Amino acid sequence: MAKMNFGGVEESVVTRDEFPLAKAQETLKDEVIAVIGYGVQGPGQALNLRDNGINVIVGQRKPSKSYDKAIEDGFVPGETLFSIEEALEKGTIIMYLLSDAAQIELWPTVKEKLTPGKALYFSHGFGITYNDQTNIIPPEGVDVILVAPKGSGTSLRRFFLEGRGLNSSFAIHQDATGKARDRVVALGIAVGSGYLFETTFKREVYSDLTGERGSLMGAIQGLFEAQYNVLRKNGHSPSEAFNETVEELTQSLMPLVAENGMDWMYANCSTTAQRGALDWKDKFRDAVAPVFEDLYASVASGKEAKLSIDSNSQPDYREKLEVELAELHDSELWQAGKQVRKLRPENA
Ligand SMILES: NC(=O)C1=CN([C@@H]2O[C@H](COP(=O)(O)OP(=O)(O)OC[C@H]3O[C@@H](n4cnc5c(N)ncnc54)[C@H](O)[C@@H]3O)[C@@H](O)[C@H]2O)C=CC1
Ligand SMILES: CC(=O)[C@](C)(O)C(=O)O
Ligand SMILES: [Mg+2]
Ligand SMILES: [Mg+2]
Repeated sequence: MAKMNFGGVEESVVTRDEFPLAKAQETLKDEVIAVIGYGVQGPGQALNLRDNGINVIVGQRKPSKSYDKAIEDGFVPGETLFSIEEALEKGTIIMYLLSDAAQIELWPTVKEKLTPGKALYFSHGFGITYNDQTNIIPPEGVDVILVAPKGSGTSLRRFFLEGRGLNSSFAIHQDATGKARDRVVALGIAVGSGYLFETTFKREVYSDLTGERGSLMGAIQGLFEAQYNVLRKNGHSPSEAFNETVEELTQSLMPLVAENGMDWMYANCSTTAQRGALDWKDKFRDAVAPVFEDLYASVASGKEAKLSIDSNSQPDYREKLEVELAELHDSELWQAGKQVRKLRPENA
């Protein structure tokens, strides 16, 4: 593994140069990779594996939308698409890509098929880390490994098709065969990762749950709403409030941050903006820091896991989620956004 310096801290990473696709193909040539679940990560990882020449089959319950999608994507019933039980039987590496809640429900079925020498693969540290709540305790004879793409399965696939690669973390929980490391790194490269950084199941789930509740998804919506509401209350129009809260960020400024960092984005804005941003950034940091402390504590105590398991294991959880997503969708802020997006010349 290559040692690299991240802002003064040395870490080991695996790059495609060091572990090229040909090496991944060689490592996995005798394996049957069974992707269990065809939701968001399932298709992204299964299609990238298939396009990378890896022997991959899909196990998905039917009838379901996901089963139909697997057929649309070219998986063939009885050849490369099976019931979950059949795929579990055939696979030597079981990629457990059901939703985290469904993983709990299906676990007894999966466990039964985990004969010695197989590998159990996750894309999240959830099931293993919170095993006091999930009861996911793998048998001793199997490798237990993780590759967690740091982004949506949709982006994993899109990036792959564009010749780019999403970063993933990887971890080994149990190395029963002595091959766990080669297996996990080969899988990480073969699912289309740009590069891989090492972690543990626990650190993966703690950071992931914090990130998605925090700056990636939860906090960002809260921040948008707070600013949008203040602008609206003070007489600004929806289009002005939306442009100044979201559109400029996603269209103009975040791409600059992605390209070259925050200081570079700042440097490409007016000195007026830079002065103000530098003056206000610490106030915002200090205002939200206690919320992030609460959040991390809630993740580390297992409370977030419990909330997620409790709600996602209700039979009507999808319907309820859809109602909440519809509320977001129908809010003035995101309706203003819909109108603004239509006005982008490339969408006209
Ligand atoms: N959504 C994403 O892009 C990311 C997900 N992950 C992780 O990847 C794993 C898979 O997540 P997603 O792809 O989001 O899952 P998902 O919510 O899209 O569901 C995956 C599959 O589970 C099946 N399923 C749900 N309930 C079931 C049940 N009771 N019995 C049988 N099958 C059932 C669905 O049919 C679907 O095919 C999770 O561990 C998640 O945390 C990690 C990184 C990003
Ligand atoms: C896309 C991703 O990595 C998330 C936000 O952590 C998730 O979907 O769980
Ligand atoms: Mg997540
Ligand atoms: Mg994540």
